[in-house]
Amino acid sequence: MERREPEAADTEAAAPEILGNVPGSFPWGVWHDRHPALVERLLHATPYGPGERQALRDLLAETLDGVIQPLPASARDRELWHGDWDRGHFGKRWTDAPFLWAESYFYRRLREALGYSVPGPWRGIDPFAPMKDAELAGDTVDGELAALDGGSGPGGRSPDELSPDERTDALVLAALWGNRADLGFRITGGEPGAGGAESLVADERPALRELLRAAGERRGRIVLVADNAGRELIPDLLLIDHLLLTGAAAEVALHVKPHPYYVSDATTADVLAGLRRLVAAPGTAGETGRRLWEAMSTGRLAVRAHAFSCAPLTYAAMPGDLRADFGTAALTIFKGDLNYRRLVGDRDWPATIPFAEVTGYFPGPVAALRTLKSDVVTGLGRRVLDTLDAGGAADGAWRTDGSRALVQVRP
Ligand SMILES: O=P(O)(O)OC[C@@]1(O)O[C@H](CO)[C@@H](O)[C@@H]1O
Repeated sequence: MERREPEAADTEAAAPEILGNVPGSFPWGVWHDRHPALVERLLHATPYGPGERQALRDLLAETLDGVIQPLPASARDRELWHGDWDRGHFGKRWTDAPFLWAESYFYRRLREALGYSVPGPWRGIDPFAPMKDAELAGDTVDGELAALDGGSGPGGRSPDELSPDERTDALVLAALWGNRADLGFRITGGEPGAGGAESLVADERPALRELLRAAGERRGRIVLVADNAGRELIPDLLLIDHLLLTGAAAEVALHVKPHPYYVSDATTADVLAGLRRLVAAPGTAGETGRRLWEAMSTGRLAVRAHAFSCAPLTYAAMPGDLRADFGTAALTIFKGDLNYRRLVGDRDWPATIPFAEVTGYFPGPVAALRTLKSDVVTGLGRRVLDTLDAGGAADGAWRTDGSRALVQVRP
């Protein structure tokens, strides 16, 4: 299934990388609206000292009016950023660098500014924890967990009354729409909530079920590359439990971020918080939590926090150990928008380019569950695309407003 990567220059000509320097574009709004709002939110949420506050404001000003500065010589990951991950963008204006690279570096520098990654009192303090914690503790999660004990499935049936396939479908959709509950997205107006199957611009659930069946037959390992903590991670955990319980997966590896990232991205600490939330809940949620706890303890569910999970690059540039991990899995499921950008390449692809073509480099069967929250999209049918572009959304808002989602698979 592996194929030779096209020459970089060919790809660049056919589908240039998305930059942040077009006024009015989605990335422009991230730099000019989302990040200023995020900075204020962070400084309001935690009583950082004057040094951290100033450093964060200086970073924001640098992104708007300055050029990309290097990491300090003492940074532990300097070798990565100024080595393998360096693509020649230091010294450029932030918006002139590829959006993916620059946005990822912004979150690296944000951790630096707030002392997360430097010796001192703020080391290891997740700047996004107040928002993540509030979401996880909220009533909405209580409601979602209680729904597991009745009336939430198709036709109002309780999950217990569903056939295994219907249950898989319901859990896949819950994990998919959980991706809308993304705190970074909500900072400038995105609305959380579940959409229906009619909001799917690509729906390859039958092929996904086939892959899950095949994985079960070979008692395979499934990798789930997580996106957000809290309201997204809870349905991800429920899906993982279902995969283990039904035998679709003999083992699951859950890839999370080694550091706080893109506001609500899940770290190991967030997995534990989600798991504790489940374990403490009554009924089915509590039972699920206890099964997952046991699965983690015995290694059937393994959490992995690879440095590359926070790299500013696409998965085409993944290191050998990660390639081996994905290459030996029966299936890898990528959750969310950022992971999608990194899987297919953050490029101005024609929306109809086949998903199988842009993921041809990936070393094993792969699926994407993503709500659309940035410009890039691939694998759409011509008719679907025409309808979306004609349906009063010719400005392309459907690509970024979180109202649409996709399930795509490459066996
Ligand atoms: O990966 P996620 O959580 O689904 O979304 C991340 C996100 O909110 O941040 C980026 C823009 O800042 C986009 O990739 C997307 O809109």
